[in-house]
Amino acid sequence: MSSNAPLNLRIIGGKQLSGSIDVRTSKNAAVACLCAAMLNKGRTTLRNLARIEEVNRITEVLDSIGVQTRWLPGTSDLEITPPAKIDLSTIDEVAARRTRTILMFLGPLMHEFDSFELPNAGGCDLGARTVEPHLHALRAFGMEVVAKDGYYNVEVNNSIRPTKPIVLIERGDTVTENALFAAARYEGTTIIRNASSNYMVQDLCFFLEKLGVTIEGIGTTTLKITGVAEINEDVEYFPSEDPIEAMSLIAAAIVTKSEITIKRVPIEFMEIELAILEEMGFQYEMSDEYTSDNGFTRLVDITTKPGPLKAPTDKIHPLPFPGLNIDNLPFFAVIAACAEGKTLIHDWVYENRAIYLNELTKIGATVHLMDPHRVMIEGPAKWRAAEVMCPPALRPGVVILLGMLACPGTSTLRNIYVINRGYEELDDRLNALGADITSFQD
Ligand SMILES: CC(=O)N[C@H]1[C@@H](OP(=O)(O)OP(=O)(O)OC[C@H]2O[C@@H](n3ccc(=O)[nH]c3=O)[C@H](O)[C@@H]2O)O[C@H](CO)[C@@H](O)[C@@H]1O
Ligand SMILES: C=C(OP(=O)(O)O)C(=O)O
Repeated sequence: MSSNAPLNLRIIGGKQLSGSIDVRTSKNAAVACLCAAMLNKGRTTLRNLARIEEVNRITEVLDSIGVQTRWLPGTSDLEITPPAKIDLSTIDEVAARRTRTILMFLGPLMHEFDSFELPNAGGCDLGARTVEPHLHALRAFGMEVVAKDGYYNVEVNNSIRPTKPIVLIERGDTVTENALFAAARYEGTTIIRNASSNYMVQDLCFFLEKLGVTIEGIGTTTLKITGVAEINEDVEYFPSEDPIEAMSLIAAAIVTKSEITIKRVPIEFMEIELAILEEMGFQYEMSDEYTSDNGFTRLVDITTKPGPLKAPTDKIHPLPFPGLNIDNLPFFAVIAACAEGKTLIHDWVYENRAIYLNELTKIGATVHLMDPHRVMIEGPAKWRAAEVMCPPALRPGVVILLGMLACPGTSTLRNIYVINRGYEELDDRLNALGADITSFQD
């Protein structure tokens, strides 16, 4: 067995789940806060960070450029200490090219260098994901980027500062974060319009406030930021729970017809998903609200109640927050496969992601790919075990895994690196609820 061989999962399906499971903190807030830690000359401690491959890639990149990262023994707390001077000449290119997060190094690094180069972004294969909105936003801070031969060549003219509100050309999450990084170390005030108010952006704002940055409008689409030229603080921050993991666990309960309690669900970011599920007949109990360790995000515990589902009347489609989260959309495919009737799922956002949902046909779902953005799913599925190659995209990969939990017999999901990119010990944690998943290498 070679440690470089792809990791696979063997799933013995058809088992009901029971018990309770905590939602862990989000991948997307983790990577935003990791990048933000580069703005701080002091020591940042990110508490209860998701221990996932995406975080590992970023810590590899950070370590390679002289930013020290250290897991505090016996915890999931990560300490990050930047050096006096970052050294990009030693950057771990292999790690950098495996993630899209490298794009979010642009904002922090523009405060350190007048010119630099970064390897191009990688990550899930979801079709073209433009970087132009990032470049448009950062141009207001004097950044010019030329993409050439696999690198972004970056020039920064510090005399250029935003003279009017920055209007983002897309309400993207990471572009909003890059604009926040740029504004955080600019002593003047920056206004960002058409900002994303999604969960990871809110987490980043709360963290930047801890660093001394003033931000008005958190949770809205207009952010007013007053930065500080130098940040040198020893701070700790607790990123909040992952609404996408919460949705994944609800889908796990639905496909296995199980009653489980999902604790620490960030309810503000799940309300529309739950409203649609209710329309489909999903029943659940919800606890009183309590507060995440970040001091802001509202959490609840949800207990799922198994019962019949029917297809919703209207198509299901995502929108920027407060719409249905684009990363939660794929889970509706496996849920729709459990419901009576036809459900239309429309992923207008990603060029490729809906296509991967077609893989559900291999385990017995009826999925019609109508065009690259729309799938029609006809339920209820007659689940059957199969061997499937994991799609090269995180959420569709998990969707197939969850479908396999419903398939009587033994299924195999091959090459699941993408799942580990965004989920921590998902197999073990589902096993603790009664699933039967074994990981193996060939
Ligand atoms: C690390 C992180 O936080 N990643 C999230 C972030 O990625 P990220 O911010 O990188 O998302 P992208 O910039 O790739 O946007 C996703 C796609 O949507 C398109 N688009 C986006 C916004 C918009 O208003 N109009 C539009 O057309 C983009 O062109 C792109 O094709 O946001 C995505 C969309 O919520 C999520 O799937 C990712 O999990
Ligand atoms: C698409 C996703 O993330 P990323 O931006 O890291 O590819 C995701 O989380 O599903």
